Amino acid sequence: MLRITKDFQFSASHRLDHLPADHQCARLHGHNYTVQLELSAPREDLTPAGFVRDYGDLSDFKKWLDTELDHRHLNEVVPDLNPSAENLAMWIYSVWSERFPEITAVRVSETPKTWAEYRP
Ligand SMILES: Nc1nc2c(c(=O)[nH]1)N=C([C@H](O)[C@H](O)COP(=O)(O)OP(=O)(O)OP(=O)(O)O)CN2
Ligand SMILES: [Zn+2]
Repeated sequence: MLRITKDFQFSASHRLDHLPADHQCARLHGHNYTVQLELSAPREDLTPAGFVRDYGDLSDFKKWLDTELDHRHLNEVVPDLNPSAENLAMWIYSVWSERFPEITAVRVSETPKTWAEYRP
């Protein structure tokens, strides 16, 4: 099995529900997010060039992040979702797994020290 990853950045604000009122993340704040897509394929499914998928094919994902999420308020973008890193990873997988069936994990980082991973 071969695995590739590519990182993408966006900046956005959010506020998390279901936390104690004095929790810092219950307040409006923002992050410089990193989203990492992981795509996998068995060696027999590699393209003739030896790719799981051309990294360049993911440019539509970058365009989507830029237009839908970058410099937006995540609670408004996905109103039914409490925008934790875990929930964002699951949501991004649900939006993109049909277009890129090779996606095996979505990781979301809010800070240089934190990562959440969804691996169905
Ligand atoms: N499991 C999760 N825990 C937290 C999430 C999350 O999405 N999943 N989100 C937050 C906040 O939105 C934000 O990310 C703050 O995180 P935290 O690391 O606690 O904040 P700091 O950067 O200020 O942490 P320091 O340890 O002070 O550097 C909270 N938890
Ligand atoms: Zn936060």
